[in-house]
Amino acid sequence: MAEILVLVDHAEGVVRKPTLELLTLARRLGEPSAVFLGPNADSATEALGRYGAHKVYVVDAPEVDELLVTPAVDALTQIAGSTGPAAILLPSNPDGKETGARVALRLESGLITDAVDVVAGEDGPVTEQSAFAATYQVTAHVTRGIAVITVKPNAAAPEPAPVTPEVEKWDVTFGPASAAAKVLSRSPRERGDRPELTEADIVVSGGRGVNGAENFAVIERVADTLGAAVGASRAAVDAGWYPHSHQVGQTGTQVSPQLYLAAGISGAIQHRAGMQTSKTIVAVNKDQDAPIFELADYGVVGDLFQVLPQLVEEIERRRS
Ligand SMILES: Cc1cc2nc3c(=O)[nH]c(=O)nc-3n(C[C@H](O)[C@H](O)[C@H](O)COP(=O)(O)OP(=O)(O)OC[C@H]3O[C@@H](n4cnc5c(N)ncnc54)[C@H](O)[C@@H]3O)c2cc1C
Repeated sequence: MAEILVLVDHAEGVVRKPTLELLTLARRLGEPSAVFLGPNADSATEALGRYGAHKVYVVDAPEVDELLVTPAVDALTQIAGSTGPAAILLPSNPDGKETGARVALRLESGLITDAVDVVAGEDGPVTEQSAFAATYQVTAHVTRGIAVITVKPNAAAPEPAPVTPEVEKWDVTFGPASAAAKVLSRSPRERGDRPELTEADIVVSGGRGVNGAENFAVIERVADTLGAAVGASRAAVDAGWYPHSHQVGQTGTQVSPQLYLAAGISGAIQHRAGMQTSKTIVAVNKDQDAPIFELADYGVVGDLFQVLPQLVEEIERRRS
């Protein structure tokens, strides 16, 4: 069976959910092999095996922490050059996309970014992408070399398929160009108990209609009831009502959750660019002509300060 390489996204050995999604998708295409960079591979191997990684290639070298994406590029290029996989899957985050682009260039292969689905086709993996504010669905496949594909988080629900992985340590040669920029320090971003915006199954976002920093408590209340991450439009973050790190959109974070709830957001093209691939979109807006309703699967025309508390009340009533 064809080998599919999956670059592991992890934090000190704790495998992030998008990697489990990639392993699930990789099983549709062939036999997944995970590529793990850094220390603590032991703690990750069990999780990777649980989601079907038959092999775990471990690259544990100081360069992995000291340099930017180039160690991942060197590792994937050298492993792929030696094992000849049918495809390489990476997470569609900034590092994943940069790594994928550099790997594709070095392997003289085609690259597809921001896939929201991947299936097996006659001539290799076939991807779906969403373009131009979800007005176009693009079906594509790579016609040259090893298919290098970055996949958006939440493209698939992670499904376990337990195996015991074979662990193979790799000595990667890092070229002089790899060391052109060095990381001097890293400090984790402060975050609360809510899930990461990019990984969350549900995102609840507020816009200018929230009308003040103190009113974002209404959005947070819905988010906490649903176990969701909180997002915001640029208008809301520019007004200083919510941190910039929560901005969803073209110049913010791109999200693709199972459920996206937009409250008091008009649906400008730049906002849509960051959430159009969400599986189900719900909009609450008091203007029935707001463009967000063109994109929404479900829409409530109403004042968010009346609608959202009722939503919370109803969810809690049904749970109890
Ligand atoms: C280069 C560039 C990049 C950009 N990048 C981004 C980006 O990444 N993300 C982003 O979001 N924007 C981005 N923008 C800005 C974008 O064009 C819009 O200005 C912005 O998205 C508007 O935010 P909004 O929908 O919250 O505000 P508005 O467009 O002002 O909409 C507010 C909405 O709230 C509704 N409303 C008001 N009160 C209530 C209430 N009580 N209950 C219910 N509904 C109510 C109104 O009917 C209205 O539809 C970018 C713009 C440019 C030029």
